[in-house]
Amino acid sequence: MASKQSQSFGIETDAITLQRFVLHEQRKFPSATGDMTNLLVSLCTAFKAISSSVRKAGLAQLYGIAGQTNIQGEEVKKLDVLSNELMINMLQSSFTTCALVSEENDEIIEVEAGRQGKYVVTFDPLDGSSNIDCLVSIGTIFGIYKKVNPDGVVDQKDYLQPGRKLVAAGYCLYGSACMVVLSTGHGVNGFQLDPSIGEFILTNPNMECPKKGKIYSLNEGYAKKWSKGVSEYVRTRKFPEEGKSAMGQRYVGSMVADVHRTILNGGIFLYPATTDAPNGKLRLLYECNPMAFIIEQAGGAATTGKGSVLDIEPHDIHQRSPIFLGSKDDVAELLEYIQKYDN
Ligand SMILES: O=P(O)(O)OC[C@H]1O[C@](O)(COP(=O)(O)O)[C@@H](O)[C@@H]1O
Ligand SMILES: [Mg+2]
Ligand SMILES: [Mg+2]
Repeated sequence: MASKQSQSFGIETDAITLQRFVLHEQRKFPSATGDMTNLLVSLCTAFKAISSSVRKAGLAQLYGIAGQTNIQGEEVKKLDVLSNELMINMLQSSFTTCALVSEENDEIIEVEAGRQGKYVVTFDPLDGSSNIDCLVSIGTIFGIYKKVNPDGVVDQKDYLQPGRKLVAAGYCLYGSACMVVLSTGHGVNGFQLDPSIGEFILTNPNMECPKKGKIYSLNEGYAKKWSKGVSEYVRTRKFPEEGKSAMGQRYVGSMVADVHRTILNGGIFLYPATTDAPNGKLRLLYECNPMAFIIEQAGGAATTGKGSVLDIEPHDIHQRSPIFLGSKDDVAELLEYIQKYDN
């Protein structure tokens, strides 16, 4: 007897692996070549390898750190360097990508001619770097675009596309368990890694961000540098008017973990502009856009405070943007404060 979750996908097994899930999605598009399935499966291989390294992160200090040698006389790479290399190698050898944009590389990485495919992938190989050494949750973020002119050489039009053009996006959270959250533009699904069999299993089908939440999430250490609108919004979360409840505050400091909680529990995540960083900190191509895509697909909202994150026309692969995302009603309320005080 198939489980309720598998019946809803028309697949007659109890445990749906991510690979089976995307193959099933692919069948809805008879013209599909299978490249997207291959690409996602390659990404998952990288996530499993990164997850396995993350689980041993503390041990790396015993065996040696980047730039130093371990007891075998081999160089040990730092986790963020290793994650970047794993992502690049897996994506290049999938034969499905033509250009890669990584947080860790100043320039785009063009895939060599014989291995090129039609997709452009942007990624943050290890998000939440300040949390690596203290073993707090970290993640990998990715966005996938189609090359604009499939037969032409790779150029800016291909890797400077607005988030609206994403064909898929998601993240892998290396938390108390490891989970991939993915959207190909038809809702959001979560797959937890079963480490004993090395497969991502569909555990969170059709993820939906609650319309309103009880948690706001941002680094309050920068409060002196916020706009009046953001300051007033946060102040009124803590000291609401008579009859309203205060919101709770949570901030991991890893965007993947903070956004994941926001999708599951609702509420709002904020990384605003500050007086010394007028575009905030987070990067548009491989942090803001993939997360904005996921949150919109989950029924939530994502804004820069002035407009939709996904509508920004990028001009630089590493440009930054302020971002506010989460439950629709919470984001709408924040925008009222921004409109009242900051315009
Ligand atoms: O320490 P801050 O300023 O609150 O910044 C935290 C933010 O910075 C980030 O760690 C930036 O990502 P990287 O670790 O990939 O540079 C986000 O994950 C997180 O939301
Ligand atoms: Mg990051
Ligand atoms: Mg990073």
